Amino acid sequence: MLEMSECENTQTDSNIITEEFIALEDFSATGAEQLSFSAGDTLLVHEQVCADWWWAERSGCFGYVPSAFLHRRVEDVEDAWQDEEYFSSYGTLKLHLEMLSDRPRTETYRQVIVSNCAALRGKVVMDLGCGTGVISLFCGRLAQPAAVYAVEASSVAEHTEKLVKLNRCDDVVTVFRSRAEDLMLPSKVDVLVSEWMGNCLLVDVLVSEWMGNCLLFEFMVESVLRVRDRWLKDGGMMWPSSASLSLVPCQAHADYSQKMEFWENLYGLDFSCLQPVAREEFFSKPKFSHQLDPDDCLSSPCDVITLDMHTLSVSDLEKLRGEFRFTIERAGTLHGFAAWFSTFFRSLDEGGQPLELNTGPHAESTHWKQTLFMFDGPIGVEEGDCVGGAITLQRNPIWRRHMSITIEWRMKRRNDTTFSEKSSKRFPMWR
Ligand SMILES: N=C(N)NC/C=C/[C@H]1O[C@@H](n2cnc3c(N)ncnc32)[C@H](O)[C@@H]1O
Repeated sequence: MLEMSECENTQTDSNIITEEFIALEDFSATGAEQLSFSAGDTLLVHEQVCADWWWAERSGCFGYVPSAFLHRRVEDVEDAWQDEEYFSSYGTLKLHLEMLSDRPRTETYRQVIVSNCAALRGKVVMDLGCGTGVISLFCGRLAQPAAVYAVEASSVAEHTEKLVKLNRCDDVVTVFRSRAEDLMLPSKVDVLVSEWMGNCLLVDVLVSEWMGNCLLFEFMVESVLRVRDRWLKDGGMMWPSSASLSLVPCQAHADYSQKMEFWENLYGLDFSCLQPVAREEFFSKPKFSHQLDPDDCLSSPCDVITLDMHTLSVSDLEKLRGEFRFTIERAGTLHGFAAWFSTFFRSLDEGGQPLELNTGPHAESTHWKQTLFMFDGPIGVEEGDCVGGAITLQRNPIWRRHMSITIEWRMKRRNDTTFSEKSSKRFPMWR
């Protein structure tokens, strides 16, 4: 990043304005003339002194701020939710086929309905983001609810109508083609069931054919919470009832070898000057759908973030942080961390057993697999070493389906008494 001194020699770039910007990320000032701020803060920019540094004000304090951390106010950004391309991606069968083909995922929801079928009798259920309506059909065929509201915003809802009739559920299941947040319903519901989870719990990554195979991100959980607050009866049940993000320090020799070591000796030639480029291109963002081999786990995993879906608020989603402390259980190479999620479904019956969908490396593989966060360089570790730190999921204040994940860690060798300096790496998803 440009230093202040270089900036002052380029007065010609100066541009006097008075415009509000939103901070995308936290910034800590490294000099008295700089102004610190947090993600989501509104800054009043008075002068774009040069391309990289602007003179700004926040709550009466003035200072230089890095322009890269700022974005025009959200109302200037058309369609911060990118709903059109998002819902269009669900208008075709491709993504529904992928989700329905995921047996552990779909079978878990079927089991939830079966094991609660007695308690569901006479209840009103909403299936939020029902897609082809498979969960609603489970309710209609395997239990006797009073009514099921199958809510789906994309054009796949036309097919859902037919599937409900074909499976003789149209006396119980009603399909609403609408964004769930915009719904007007005849009554509140006893149960709000939804399958909203993503690769890193909150954000699902989907390849949008509609957008020419570019990556799109979901952030469906906000819709689930808003609909809960408006339509779930007091004491009603959320399925999933809770969700947790798990993390484990891991090896990834294949990825490191194929993406980094690969350049060292290519047909007798030295391509190693490309390694910094490869690091930026392949290791600066999370690797989704990574199949983590259980033998590559260097420690027992731990739940770093747990969400109680009955009490979680939308504002909680802006920034979620979880701490961790791993003891390395076997010598190896620490290439980074792997993450996945589990969801839990409380029983409607008092004292009934909860059901769990675990997408970790020790469970049956799902379409999400795991997510790999690669460090810039591998770290040799021994049994008894300790890795402590924190993971932060920071939502993008502008692009509401995007977030960044920052992992901070320190090492303590088994014979040392103190931890190393803190290392930190931010993985944007996507802006
Ligand atoms: N990624 C995972 N796990 N599940 C994706 C599940 C996504 C399905 O839910 C629908 N959906 C998402 N958000 C809403 C909403 N606010 N209102 C109505 N329907 C919605 C999408 O169109 C997909 O069909």
